[in-house]
Amino acid sequence: MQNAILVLNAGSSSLKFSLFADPPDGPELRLRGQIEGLYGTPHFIAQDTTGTILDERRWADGTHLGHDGAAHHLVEFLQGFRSEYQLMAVGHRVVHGGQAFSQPARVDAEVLAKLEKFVPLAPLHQPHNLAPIRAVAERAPHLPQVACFDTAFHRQQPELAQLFALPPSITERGVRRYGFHGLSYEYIASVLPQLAPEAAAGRVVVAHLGNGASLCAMAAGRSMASTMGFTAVDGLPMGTRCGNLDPGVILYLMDELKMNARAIETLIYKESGLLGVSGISSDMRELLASDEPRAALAVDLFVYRIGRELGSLAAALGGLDALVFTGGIGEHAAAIRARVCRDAAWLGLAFDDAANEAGGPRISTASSPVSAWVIPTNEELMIARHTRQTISST
Ligand SMILES: Nc1ncnc2c1ncn2[C@@H]1O[C@H](COP(=O)(O)OP(=O)(O)O)[C@@H](O)[C@H]1O
Ligand SMILES: CC(=O)OP(=O)(O)O
Ligand SMILES: [Mg+2]
Repeated sequence: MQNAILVLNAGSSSLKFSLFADPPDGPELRLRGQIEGLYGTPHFIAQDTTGTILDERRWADGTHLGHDGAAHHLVEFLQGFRSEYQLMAVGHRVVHGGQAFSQPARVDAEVLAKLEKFVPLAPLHQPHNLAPIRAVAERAPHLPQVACFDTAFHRQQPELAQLFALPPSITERGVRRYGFHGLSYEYIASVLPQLAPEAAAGRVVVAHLGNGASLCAMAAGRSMASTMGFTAVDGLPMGTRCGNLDPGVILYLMDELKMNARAIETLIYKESGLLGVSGISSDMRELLASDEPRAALAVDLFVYRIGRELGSLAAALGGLDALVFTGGIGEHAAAIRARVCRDAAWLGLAFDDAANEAGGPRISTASSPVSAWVIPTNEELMIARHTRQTISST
């Protein structure tokens, strides 16, 4: 029987999971999977490290499985591995840890109550991050659970990068830029030294482009600035999120269109971004395959805003040594990488089209002053490492 750590990464419509064996030299992936379409057409799949499907199930269209139902199904599935693995702990991705949490934390009732307070700051994620924690606690109250925060990696950013130009009476309430995707950025920072040692020690912008999308400016592996801010709706246009928005628009929506806070929240989190501009889809695959002019407009705006934010972050770093792509779009959409890299020629990035089409890892020419890379992220491995470290130190 091997000790094992279960990692849960709950998103707004999915529950991704990984099971890591826990040998002395660090967590080793044994199986992974997800249950997606939790509120529409639930689909469960679990695979081993060779990609062999271990189990798969589809529910009828319109089935409201929800996060609780997904956690229940996952527990049932994992029962089948009871003779092989002894579950030591469950590690969770929790999107918002505010100023209170700059390190992973073992979850107890007090921690859970504090994390509840951040639900309004991450309505698309936090409720779904916390639901599986409660579900596991109910079924296995003595099983250690660790929360690993998307915000923690950015907590050491310079004060000016975190500050809004608001009176202290507001900013002292924790109204500041936090930044997200921190587990992803932490992973990239951990592997970059092996791949590009000179870049890793220098000034790097990492583009985590997925359904959620952000950029992070790093100096020697430390977060210096990022495009997401107080919440994960700020920064780039995303699958369904609007990104950077003049705050005066919110007042216009309230005063002129008589929209209340919940209606505005739905608009900016679920009805904007690639979906809102195209009117077609939040999925970059569908937009790149579409002949519709509005699909092209949504992609154009996405690429344009990345270029604007990249310039801003390069300014924050005083220059740029490397650009890294990761996340669903960053890892798989060569066309988007090509457009972003070509627009970044002014920064000294010489793009290598053939290398990009081949998937990298380097997608700039060998002589390019600024290197460009494609590096698949691994939030789950970071969570497993943090979970192992946290339970062994408490
Ligand atoms: N092969 C692909 N080509 C282009 N875009 C892709 C591809 N695969 C995934 N994507 C994009 O990545 C998004 C999912 O990003 P990902 O980072 O995996 O998820 P999340 O942001 O929910 O964590 C999809 O919505 C889609 O837009
Ligand atoms: C913070 C965030 O946007 O996460 P995701 O990319 O998983 O939606
Ligand atoms: Mg993600």
